[in-house]
Amino acid sequence: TNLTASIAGFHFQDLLLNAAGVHCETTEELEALRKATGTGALITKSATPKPRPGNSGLRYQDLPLGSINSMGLPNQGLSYYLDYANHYHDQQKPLFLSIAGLTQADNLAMLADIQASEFTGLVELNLSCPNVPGKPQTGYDFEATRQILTKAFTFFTKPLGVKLPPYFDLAHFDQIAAILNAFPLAYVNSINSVGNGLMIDSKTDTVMIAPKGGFGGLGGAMVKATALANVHGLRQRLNPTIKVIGTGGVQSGRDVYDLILAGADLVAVGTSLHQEGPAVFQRLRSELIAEMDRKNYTEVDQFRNRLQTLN
Ligand SMILES: O=C(O)c1[nH]c(=O)[nH]c(=O)c1Cl
Repeated sequence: TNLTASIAGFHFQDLLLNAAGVHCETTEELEALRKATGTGALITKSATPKPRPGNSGLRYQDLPLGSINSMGLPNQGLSYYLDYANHYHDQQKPLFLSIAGLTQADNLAMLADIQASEFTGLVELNLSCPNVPGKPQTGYDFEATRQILTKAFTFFTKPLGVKLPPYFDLAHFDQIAAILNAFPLAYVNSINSVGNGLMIDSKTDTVMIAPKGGFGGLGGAMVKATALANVHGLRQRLNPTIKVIGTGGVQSGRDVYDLILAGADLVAVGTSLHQEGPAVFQRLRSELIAEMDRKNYTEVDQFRNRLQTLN
């Protein structure tokens, strides 16, 4: 069974990787992902120029149907991840470096640092962190999105993708795709968590996490329908040269299969990785292969982006 894919000339022998932010803040976590069976790549926790402790108090909680988080961008700072990248020599698994500046200036400064560095992997510009108090998600500001990409592409020549928030209106799929199609992006990664959900602990009649009065990004099973819609809506609208990483709601091999049917080239795993650890990738890969066997598929190309409508 052939589970390969490629983005911007990088070849992936497996199509699973972690969602940025999950199990990827430290070298130890990243090395565990690199060594894990079933991963074809790995991505670092979204970096800011300087280290950040992130939000205080309980900031992640598993839920019956997924997870809620308001981490607040805790990370070791860009130079830590560039240093990991400079010592990264795994030819089998390309490295993605995620950045999430709190301002446009920070994002451009980090892109300039990466451009000037020896980094030879792919870069993911996170436009969708929902958990920094007072900072709206860039991905919901179409003009700001266009502006950062315009400025970035005046100097940045390495493979660049964007991590998008979920959209909930077909007109917004049209608008964001029209913007992204104007740039030589390697890929889009969709979706980030469904922003600013709120859940209640029935034992204590309180919220589930501490930051921002309990409002946080939702992941896991409860966001699968939104992830499928965004992956498919974007796939239908984006230039074929812009690949798609599908993220959101993956608990089983069938969920991986569904994101591929919807148009995904690679599939990222967040909540299930947080809950099961890196062993989740071997389980998901074997379940995907079993699903493909049931359909007599030996290649992902036989069903990628082949979701059928009813009419
Ligand atoms: O709170 C976070 O660190 C966070 N949490 C998310 O669910 N998505 C993001 O992009 C980020 Cl940056």
